[in-house]
Amino acid sequence: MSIKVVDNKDSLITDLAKLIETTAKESICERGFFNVGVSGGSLAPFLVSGLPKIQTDFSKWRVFFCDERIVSYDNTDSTYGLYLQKLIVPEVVALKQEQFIPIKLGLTPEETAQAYEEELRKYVPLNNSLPQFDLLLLGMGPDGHTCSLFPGHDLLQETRKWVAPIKDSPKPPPERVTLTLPVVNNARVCAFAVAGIEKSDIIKKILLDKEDLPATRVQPSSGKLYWIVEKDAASKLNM
Ligand SMILES: O=C1O[C@H](COP(=O)(O)O)[C@@H](O)[C@H](O)[C@H]1O
Repeated sequence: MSIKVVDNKDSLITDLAKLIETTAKESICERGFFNVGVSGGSLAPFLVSGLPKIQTDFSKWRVFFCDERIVSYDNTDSTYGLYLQKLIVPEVVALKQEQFIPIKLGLTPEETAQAYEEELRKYVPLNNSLPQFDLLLLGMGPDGHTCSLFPGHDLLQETRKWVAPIKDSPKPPPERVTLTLPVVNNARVCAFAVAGIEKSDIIKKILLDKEDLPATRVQPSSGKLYWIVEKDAASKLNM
């Protein structure tokens, strides 16, 4: 695991962008495509600012969602809706809408998860019978959740599903789908980007005390794990 503490949000964005650029380059050179999973929440503005800075062949990218809230795309809670508005705009980045794989709407949470799993089956190569993403870009909430995997929730025990529904998310909105831990931990690279003093306690619990929280359980089995942490968020790490 690599932990890098950076001075401010701008440096975090620069470092994250560099990591994405390198990982995309390797994936495209080795396999001809780049399958990346993005998160919502505070990570989204980092990507909106960082992706336009990177040198890559965007036509080789396919963009998935590490988790998504089951709401219409024009709802302010929709992560896809947010990227649609702020990132998938020709003046911002050369990524086209059809390169994004959003959840299907109008289904039950179970059907939504099932349908997303079918999309993974179509596009993401398997390794050890599980889809293997080239890169998962992860956020972490102040309670230690990542994707829509919340502390103490039954979904942390899921071993069969690739994408799971959740109907009782403690953070609204309640209905969501999420990649499960076996899929997250099968990725070639997982990267967290975390900023803000309000995350300093939980960063300590995860990176120093190694408390058993969802974000602590992100331990790619054969891949790499990066944490890029802004200095206020890292202030209780004594680094
Ligand atoms: O609800 C969610 O929360 C996490 C963390 O969000 P943050 O705003 O505290 O960074 C996010 O990674 C996830 O995609 C989102 O659905």
